Amino acid sequence: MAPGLFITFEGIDGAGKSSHIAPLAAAWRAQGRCVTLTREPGGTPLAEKLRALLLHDDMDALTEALLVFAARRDHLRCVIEPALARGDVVLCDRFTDATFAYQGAGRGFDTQVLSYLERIAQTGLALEPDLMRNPDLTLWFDLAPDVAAARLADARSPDRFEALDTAFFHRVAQGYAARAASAPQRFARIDAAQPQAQVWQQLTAVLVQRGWLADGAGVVPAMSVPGATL
Ligand SMILES: Nc1ncnc2c1ncn2[C@@H]1O[C@H](COP(=O)(O)OP(=O)(O)OP(=O)(O)O)[C@@H](O)[C@H]1O
Ligand SMILES: Cc1cn([C@H]2C[C@H](O)[C@@H](COP(=O)(O)O)O2)c(=O)[nH]c1=O
Repeated sequence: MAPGLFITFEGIDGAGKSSHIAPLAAAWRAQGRCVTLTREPGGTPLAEKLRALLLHDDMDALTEALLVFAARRDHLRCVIEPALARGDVVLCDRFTDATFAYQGAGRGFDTQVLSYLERIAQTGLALEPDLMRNPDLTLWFDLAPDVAAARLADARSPDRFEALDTAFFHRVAQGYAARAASAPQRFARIDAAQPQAQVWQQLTAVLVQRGWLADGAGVVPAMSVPGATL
């Protein structure tokens, strides 16, 4: 059995993550791999309830942090770890880097506390009891906040995060850049300002280069992918 692969997609709101996840899942499935497609916050019935609170109810940064890690713990326990144990490719729209970027850099919440919560929420679930689960690869969609905002402007009514100002998203973008610099082996930066066909080429090239996806994978996704919501 091929070992499981845990791949996360990160970037500010509107960077283009969701548009590429479903086509990547299709590319892997076409090559015979089982894929688990999921998202954070969310991915389990309990975590989806916490997501609704996080996206719509007013709360302070500590409450936000506690809720995202509670949702993550349930998600790891019920979905991610079992899928990795089966040998699936797990494609997850956001994970802990989002917490460091949004609650840490964006809200200014203490990153040492986040690191502590990360350790207790992400440890003790895999076969090796001391393993703190981290992604094998993080595809970071890097895009200027004003371009992302323009892409989202007509797309949907904003949630509690999307309604925040550009200064917040500049801080979040800097938070992602700092996370990427601190773990260069794990992160692959995708230039999300490119047209979608080129974003797709860059994404698949990263995966082919690691030997995880065979060359010539899949079709370039249409600009809007029906059923791409997770
Ligand atoms: N490379 C691209 N060029 C232009 N528009 C794009 C590109 N990629 C995605 N879009 C469009 O930008 C909008 C946001 O894309 P998408 O929903 O994939 O972003 P996202 O990163 O998943 O956002 P969020 O995190 O807020 O859910 C969509 O309307 C999508 O069609
Ligand atoms: C995992 C995670 C997410 N967030 C924020 C980031 C986004 O604004 C929303 C999720 O919406 P999306 O359309 O699914 O991207 O939640 C956060 O603040 N902290 C986190 O850990």
